[in-house]
Amino acid sequence: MTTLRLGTRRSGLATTQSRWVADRLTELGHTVELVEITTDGDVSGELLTAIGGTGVFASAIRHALREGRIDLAVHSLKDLPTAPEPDLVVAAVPVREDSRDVLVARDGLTLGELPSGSVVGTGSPRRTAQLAALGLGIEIRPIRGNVDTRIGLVTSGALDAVVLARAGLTRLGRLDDVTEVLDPIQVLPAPGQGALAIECRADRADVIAAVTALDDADSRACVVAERSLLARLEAGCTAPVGALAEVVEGDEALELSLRAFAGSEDGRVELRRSLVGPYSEPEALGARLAEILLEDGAADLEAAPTPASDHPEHVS
Ligand SMILES: NCc1[nH]cc(CCC(=O)O)c1CC(=O)O
Repeated sequence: MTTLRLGTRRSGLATTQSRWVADRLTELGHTVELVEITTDGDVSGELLTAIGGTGVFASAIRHALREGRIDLAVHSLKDLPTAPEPDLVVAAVPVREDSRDVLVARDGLTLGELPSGSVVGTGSPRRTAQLAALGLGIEIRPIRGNVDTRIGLVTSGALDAVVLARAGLTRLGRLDDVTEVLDPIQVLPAPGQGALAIECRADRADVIAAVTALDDADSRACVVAERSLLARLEAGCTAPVGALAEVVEGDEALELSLRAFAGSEDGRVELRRSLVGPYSEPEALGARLAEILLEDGAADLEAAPTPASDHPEHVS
């Protein structure tokens, strides 16, 4: 086949992820060329909520796919809106990294060791809601910027701690900065966190065939369940959502275990529910757990009165 043009954003995380996929495809015998795409989200220093939410990262790259300037793109799955794109396909979900959130705190501190009044940075309503619900007396300050910038706020002493995705630190080789891995019992990750999505045009059977080898069935089943839950909840409420699916051994066959959180950003309301279902029906599992959350009160939760965003989680 001819050279595969892989579109990537310029950020450290995006290029690392794209290079990883390019290396895997090269191992399989393909020739890959990286093509840099600039998005509004990379150029603007404003809060993501103010410039249109998570979609800003994905949309410039999708435009390049549609125009045929690139053949495939690598996204962080958690940054992809849940709305279906009929002319595009996620041709592969590679093996997922550890999906948990981590704390990077001054002096090696854990959440429980942070004195009350400590200032913790995050721009994510999901992280804010779950941290607030722990009732630790910490102050949460909205921040944005790339991973290095956010860790720099702790190093410089501007903040006591920040919360980040462990997967991003793994990819950037910064795991040494982690002072605590947050247990999903306290902080559930974003749906899709730690997973990549390799996207191409639905009419490019050649690209789909080349990329399918990178698909990991377990990772795909888990993220489908988590995103199905998110899509159903987004249709019924605006509350921040966390979700984590895992493959577990059932009595006779493999099953999917799905845990989810929906809550208010002030920490006053915290709903946590879980459900186990067949491995082969991730979409139904996510939808059913979303219904349970909505019935149990998620439908009544209001998002904080911050600037409008179609997908507030991804302000992080
Ligand atoms: N919010 C931005 C974002 N999108 C993807 C990652 C890296 C982790 C992943 O692939 O899920 C991060 C950084 C973070 O949340 O700390």
